[in-house]
Amino acid sequence: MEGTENFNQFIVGNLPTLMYVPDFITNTEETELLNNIYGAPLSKWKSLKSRRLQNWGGIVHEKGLLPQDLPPWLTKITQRINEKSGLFPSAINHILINEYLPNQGIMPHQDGPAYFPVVAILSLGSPVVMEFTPHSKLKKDVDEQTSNGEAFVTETNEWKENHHPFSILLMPCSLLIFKDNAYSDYLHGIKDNHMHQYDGVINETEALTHLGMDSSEKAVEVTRSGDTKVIHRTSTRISLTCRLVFKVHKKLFKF
Ligand SMILES: O=C(O)CCC(=O)C(=O)O
Ligand SMILES: [Fe+2]
Repeated sequence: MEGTENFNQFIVGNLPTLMYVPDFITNTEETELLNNIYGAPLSKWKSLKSRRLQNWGGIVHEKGLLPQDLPPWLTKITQRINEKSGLFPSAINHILINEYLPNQGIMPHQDGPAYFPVVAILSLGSPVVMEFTPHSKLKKDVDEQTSNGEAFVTETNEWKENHHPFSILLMPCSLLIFKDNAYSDYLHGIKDNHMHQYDGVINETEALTHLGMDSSEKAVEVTRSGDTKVIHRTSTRISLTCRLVFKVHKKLFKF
């Protein structure tokens, strides 16, 4: 991969715009990252109801970022994302590290308004399927009338225009980038099930043909049960959500 001009080769699906880069990092780099993440002080972890996370780069407020320097083991990755993608107008300055046990996920959501609307997610450990769902504002409305002539509008289960839910398989060491309509018109989430079905994911070929050096190890969790293609989430997944907060406050504190 040279420069940014070839980055469009990683576009998957028809919606503007999702990019899936298999083997964005090597297995050695994956191990190094995991060592650094698990080597961080326990106090760095914040426990939520259904997952743990580490926040790097500072505190994101509605009004911007109270910045903290990123450590070199993270800037090594964020600089590569900046350089290879060319999609961020300045250096990535915020990273959220999420840890998911095999029965954990993240509710469908849209990322907050403090971020520049391009997100890069690096996946480590167990593969998962990420689901994208159009916003409810994209549901078709139908005009109805009651018997006494009162008019009202109800939402249907059909989507406007060409919108529809879809999913994407995230293998370890891959990078997912999404922006444009995929960012603004869709929610993204991960189901909290041990098994994830990957029938019909938009990147099946890209995800499964680039399994890298230890493909047998990675493939072991991705199998077919009869006609259904499923991932058995047998191990922990770690993801690095890399973003840019434009508005940065003057440095008020340093750790
Ligand atoms: O873990 C992931 O892949 C997604 C995380 C995410 O959506 C977020 O941190 O906003
Ligand atoms: Fe998100």
